[in-house]
Amino acid sequence: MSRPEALVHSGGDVLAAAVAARLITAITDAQATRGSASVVLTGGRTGIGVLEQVRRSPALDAVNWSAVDIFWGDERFLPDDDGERNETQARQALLDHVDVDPSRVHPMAASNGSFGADADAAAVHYAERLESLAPAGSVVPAFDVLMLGVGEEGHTASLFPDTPYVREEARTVVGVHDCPKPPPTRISLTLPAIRAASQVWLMTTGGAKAEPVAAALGGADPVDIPAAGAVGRERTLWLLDTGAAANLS
Ligand SMILES: O=C1O[C@H](COP(=O)(O)O)[C@@H](O)[C@H](O)[C@H]1O
Repeated sequence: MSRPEALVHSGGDVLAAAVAARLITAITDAQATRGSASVVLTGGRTGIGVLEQVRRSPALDAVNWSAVDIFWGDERFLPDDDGERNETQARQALLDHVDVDPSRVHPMAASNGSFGADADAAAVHYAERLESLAPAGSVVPAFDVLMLGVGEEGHTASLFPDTPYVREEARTVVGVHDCPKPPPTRISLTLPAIRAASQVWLMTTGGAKAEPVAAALGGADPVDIPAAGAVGRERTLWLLDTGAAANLS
């Protein structure tokens, strides 16, 4: 596991543009090496802002978008046309504007899909899908980059403090219930699935995130600050603006 590194940018717009450039480079590097790349998207203001910056980047076409596998770290369990779904927002920000291969875009189920209101069944299905795309000996794909946001109480993906979901050690995907942040029902990768990624990037902005950021980077217990448990195999980057970094020494 890698040691977390913090990179601080002057503001949210600069951060989003810098992460977008980093993402394009990571994808093109993976494609140069293996012919394809595997990326896990996040929702939230910063995560969607990064995708908008990717769309606006002059280097957008450096990526072969048809050779990118796209997954989500979590999803708000809502109907498929709901604008609050992380998938909907990612499609509007980027995916609808590039030449992705639909068979390589892997959204988590909606609450009006094949599993109806059963988020647990939808989570099992997503875990099976991940396993079917995993290399031998693994239960999740070889994610090149897994992006995450951070909540004011330290949640990441949809793993909230002091819940059974952040303590999960066996399953790779869980249905999450009674979330303190709406909507109450979600689907999320678990910490073991997140830790299988080569690079984990935690991205957040604003003074309201300063406390959980400092706690996570100070070595908090992931049960209290779930973002503290999000670590990549090769690299863990905390990509922050000055507000979110305000409590770092
Ligand atoms: O609800 C969610 O929020 C977090 C953080 O969002 P932000 O707007 O505070 O950046 C996000 O990481 C997660 O994917 C999303 O479902």
